[in-house]
Amino acid sequence: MPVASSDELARSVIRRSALNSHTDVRSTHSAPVDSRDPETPSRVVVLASGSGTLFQALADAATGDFPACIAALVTDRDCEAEARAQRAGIECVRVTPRSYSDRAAWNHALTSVVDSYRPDLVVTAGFMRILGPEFLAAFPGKIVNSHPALLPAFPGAHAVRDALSYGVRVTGTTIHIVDEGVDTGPVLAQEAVTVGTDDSESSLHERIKAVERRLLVEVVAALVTRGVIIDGRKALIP
Ligand SMILES: Nc1nc2c(c(=O)[nH]1)N[C@@H](CN(C=O)c1ccc(C(=O)N[C@@H](CCC(=O)O)C(=O)O)cc1)CN2
Ligand SMILES: NCC(=O)N[C@@H]1O[C@H](COP(=O)([O-])[O-])[C@@H](O)[C@H]1O
Repeated sequence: MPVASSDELARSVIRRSALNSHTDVRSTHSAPVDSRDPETPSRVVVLASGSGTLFQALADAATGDFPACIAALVTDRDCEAEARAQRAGIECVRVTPRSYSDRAAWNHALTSVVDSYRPDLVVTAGFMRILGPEFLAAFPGKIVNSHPALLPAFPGAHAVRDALSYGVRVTGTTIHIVDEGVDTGPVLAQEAVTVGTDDSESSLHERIKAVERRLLVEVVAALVTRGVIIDGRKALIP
């Protein structure tokens, strides 16, 4: 399955008919009443920029008894995640910043492409771009990120390297709601990973990713079936 450009997709995309009402991941104080037909899986769009092993974990889970399907992979660059999507038969669209006049135009195109898949949840899984206000407003409380550190420690694009450089003995992963800050959104789940004395950035990151792949699948399943209650900095999956 070829990787479509956002322009090609814009020409070809046919907005899907509204799905059955689904579990809505609300950023409110009341957990959603799940009126979605349990037989209709929720729709997840994954954003990625790299090797795509987290995307692969979600795609693999979705082939089994899983309450969500992966509606599409969206990338910002040529990356291994795209080949994974093609092998899995999952639609893939690349929205490249350099194809647009500025960041806002890129963010607008990204928002349109992702919205065309009518996601119940958007997962950034190694997506190395900061999502802008238009994107965040389009999917309020529905964007989830996996970060390879125990936030608020080591935010940003180089968390594993920064943790090693600092000399921490324990790091880990954080799954959080994405907000307008960078890695500042309410925390949904965390798990610690011990730093070995002989760890390199690569060896440590691989061990963190092994935890992320399991935790992300668990959290996505919980979110689409039970929703989330966001109250200030607290995010609770009931
Ligand atoms: N509005 C938000 N967008 C995103 C968040 C977030 O918390 N809020 N998380 C990121 C993922 N991420 C950490 O988990 C992250 C990714 C990238 C960067 C960063 O500084 N990117 C640079 C460019 C990097 C590059 O292109 O090589 C940039 O975008 O200018 C920081 C944190 C997903 N989006
Ligand atoms: N700050 C964002 C960030 O560093 N995200 C990290 O990119 C990796 C993607 O792995 P993958 O490409 O193998 O799925 C994951 O470790 C994820 O936490």
